[in-house]
Amino acid sequence: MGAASLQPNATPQRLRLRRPDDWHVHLRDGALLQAVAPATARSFARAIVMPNLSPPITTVAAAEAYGARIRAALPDGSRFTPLLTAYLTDTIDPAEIERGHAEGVFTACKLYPAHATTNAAAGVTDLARIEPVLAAMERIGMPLLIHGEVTDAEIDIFDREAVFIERHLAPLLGRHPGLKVVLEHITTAESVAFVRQAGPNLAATITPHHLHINRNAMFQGGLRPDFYCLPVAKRERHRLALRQAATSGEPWFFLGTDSAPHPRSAKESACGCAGIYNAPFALESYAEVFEQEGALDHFEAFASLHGPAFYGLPLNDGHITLVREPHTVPARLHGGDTTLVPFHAGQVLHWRLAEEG
Ligand SMILES: NC(=O)N[C@@H](CC(=O)O)C(=O)O
Ligand SMILES: [Zn+2]
Ligand SMILES: [Zn+2]
Repeated sequence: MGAASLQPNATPQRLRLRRPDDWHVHLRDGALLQAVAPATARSFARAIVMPNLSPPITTVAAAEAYGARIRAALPDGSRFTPLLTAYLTDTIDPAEIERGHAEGVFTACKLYPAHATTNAAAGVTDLARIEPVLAAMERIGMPLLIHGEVTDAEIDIFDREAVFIERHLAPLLGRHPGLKVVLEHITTAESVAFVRQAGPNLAATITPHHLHINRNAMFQGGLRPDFYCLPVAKRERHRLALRQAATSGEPWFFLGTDSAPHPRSAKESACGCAGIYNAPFALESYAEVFEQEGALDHFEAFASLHGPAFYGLPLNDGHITLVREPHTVPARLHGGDTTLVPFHAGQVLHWRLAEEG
């Protein structure tokens, strides 16, 4: 027997996986788009790009123009494909959504409850108002992506996701059993349980940060705006439930970074913006979790297989390689005049994405 028998579960030093996708990302616009698009394009073949620009993406023409700006921000030779989304408002025209889907411009629609998060002021005030759009989406098989938090000021911020499920999501699924729904960036054990008991038309994305931090991170030694995002991180028991779900191999949980860059000046402010910029080391961050959970054998399914299967899109060609090679994440990143603080700033991560291979 060789040395291998002494370490039956020794960590592999290389991981080869089918090229992954990011099923929830904010690429922004203008100078910030230029600064952040290359990071997502480096790791991911495709990404579902959020439409919460100012003004939001509500028309086919606006989405086409945004898609062109994203492609112009990519490094030469990049094969990255942005998958665009429509921002639902109370007055959105169902015909515009259907046309955008038929023309391959809109992959999905995004539901922000009005005022729930960054640039959500134009979001939906009452689901009843978008009933015709939801019926059309159900008919044509177009996924609905949801920021699942109630905005009722009476509800404690740590309970807003769980209350959204009870008050809005469960009834919505009852009214539209054929509608494909993704509950985005889930943060609670209740959401994990709800997704598990729902049918195959409900899935959830899980971010790297919600797998690494609990709510204490925001208050460790002082107020830490870099760990503030929405939905806000919850108690440790929720983080543990999310880690178990992400690494379980169950097909209704898949990768969505919710990388949400804000300039450092907008984070370090008396009223700091919600959002964590994780795109530069997102894959490495997830790999760390799968290794710690002893579930590296489920990583490819979470990162590269479950998302396309749910969306009904082809798997990517080609592969990426992660090598086990500790490195320290930079404390700051600079893109033009913008300074961004990446998730894991100053920390050591143990996996590194190898260049094309
Ligand atoms: N996640 C965040 O904290 N912020 C996102 C919006 C969102 O995904 O809710 C943003 O656009 O900044
Ligand atoms: Zn959101
Ligand atoms: Zn988001």
